[in-house]
Amino acid sequence: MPRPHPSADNLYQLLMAPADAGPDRPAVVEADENGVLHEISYRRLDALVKQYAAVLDGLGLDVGDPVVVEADTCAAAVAMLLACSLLGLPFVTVSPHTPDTRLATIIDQVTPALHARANDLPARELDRHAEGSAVFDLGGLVIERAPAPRVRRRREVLSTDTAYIVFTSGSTGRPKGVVMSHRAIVTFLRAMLADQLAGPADRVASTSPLQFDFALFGIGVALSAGAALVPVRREDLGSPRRMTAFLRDAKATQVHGVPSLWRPVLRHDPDLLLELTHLRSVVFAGEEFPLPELRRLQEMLPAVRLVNGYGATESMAASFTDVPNPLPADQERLSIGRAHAGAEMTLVDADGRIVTEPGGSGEIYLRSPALFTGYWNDPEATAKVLVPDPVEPRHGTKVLRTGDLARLDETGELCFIGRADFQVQIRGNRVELGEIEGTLTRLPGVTAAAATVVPRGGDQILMAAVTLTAAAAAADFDASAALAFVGKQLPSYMVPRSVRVLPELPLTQNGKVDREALTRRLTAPR
Ligand SMILES: Nc1ncnc2c1ncn2[C@@H]1O[C@H](COS(=O)(=O)NC(=O)C[C@H](N)c2cccc(Br)c2)[C@@H](O)[C@H]1O
Repeated sequence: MPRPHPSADNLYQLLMAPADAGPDRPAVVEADENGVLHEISYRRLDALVKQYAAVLDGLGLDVGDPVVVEADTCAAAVAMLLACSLLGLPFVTVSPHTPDTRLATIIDQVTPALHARANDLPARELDRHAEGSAVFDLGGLVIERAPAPRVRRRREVLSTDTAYIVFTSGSTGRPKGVVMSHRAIVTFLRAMLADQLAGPADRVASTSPLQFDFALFGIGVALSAGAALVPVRREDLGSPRRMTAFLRDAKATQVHGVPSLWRPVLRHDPDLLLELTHLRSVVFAGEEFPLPELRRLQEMLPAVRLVNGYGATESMAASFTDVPNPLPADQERLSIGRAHAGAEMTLVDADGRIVTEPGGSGEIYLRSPALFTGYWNDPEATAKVLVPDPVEPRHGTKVLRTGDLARLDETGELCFIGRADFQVQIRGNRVELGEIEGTLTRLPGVTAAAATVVPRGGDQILMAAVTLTAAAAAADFDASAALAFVGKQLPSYMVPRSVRVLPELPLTQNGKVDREALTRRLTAPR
């Protein structure tokens, strides 16, 4: 089977390089089914990668043949991803909780050569499946059904070959496969090393499902730095006590997660956070962290660096900005700063002009060597986001059109405004849902808010939901007073028709606020 040239950018080579310097250092710290912690060294992980690669090699697959990897983040799953990388087999990650329908769509789109699943997962009854199937665990990789050997057309794994394909949530219709090359992801992770996001002494806790590139980010940042990856089991995430106990016992120094990760412990038992004496930094990403909750987190973890990670799967990420400590009382939006080392964000206004004046706002275009190759088998969708450089299109250099809006502040840093498609028109006025949510979270007792538009009799009407602190939830929430408060801060067309208290906001598989589910919830008969 073809291999990468030692000088070629390859995810396996980058992540296993620390095995030479510190073979006995922990690469992965994970809990077994009884919750007992085990440390898997770089040496042992690399041996497992080679063992898996030998079995995959025997199948006669060709560079570029996709492999679906179904697992939660764990040492064996990481070994599977790296074995695929070593052989030039693009991995397509799905989590055990990915619905059958979505997995079937992914299989239809990429026609994978193999579907490898963690051995504690049942085989799914799908009406179409990958050509081959296999199960893997720390003992090895076992082929259940071998794919037909191919005539190999490739000789070597190149940096331009696909490392992985991550499917977006497809919030706007069919899920799209984001194709990332080895060169893109290795370039990005080298920028993380340059920005020293993690170091060899770190123990990086990862909490996102494997189908979300936030999980791949944790794997990449930890292993490329020679640090230890500490996957948090899904069943530990729902309970504040189990999550904090695991993070404490694993001596996690850095925790990656979406803002909703922290909601349960902040709401039910914030004092548990005081036990995280090894914690040095928290990286959050995926959506805006509601400021009341972020302030609470900062109060409980005053010595911990809180990093606002902004970016899209099409470049893995774009910027990492420290949250001011303490967060000024009058600050309403978080800065998303400047792009990471080796990348640059440019704002383009509605007329296509480059925004250079502080206070100006526009759509974020990301210039980076770490951009994705394109959407799998979808040149039209690709052409919409990989566009000619708005500063000087004649070069033909492509930049990523993010669909996000931001404002340029006095220091040249960007302040996130919201998604362009969250801009809605209410009675002909442009409404920024994020602005309504930001205003609602300033109400006493409100911990998070989400606004949405629902069609009503040919018009679009605004509706909102809020979650409250336990104390505020015990009292009666005065919705009309809340709307009056918003009416004092925002123009009348931005005041929601109703605001509803929910015990929690509905979340997507990746832990973000699920706006479609929220709209259904708010429009369902009471
Ligand atoms: N910090 C923010 N404030 C506000 N809005 C954010 C933030 N981070 C995102 N978003 C939004 O999410 C969109 C993108 O979604 S995505 O493609 O699923 N990718 C993601 O969410 C995760 C992203 N790949 C990622 C992965 C690892 C590390 C980092 Br650091 C970032 C962006 O275009 C933004 O609209």
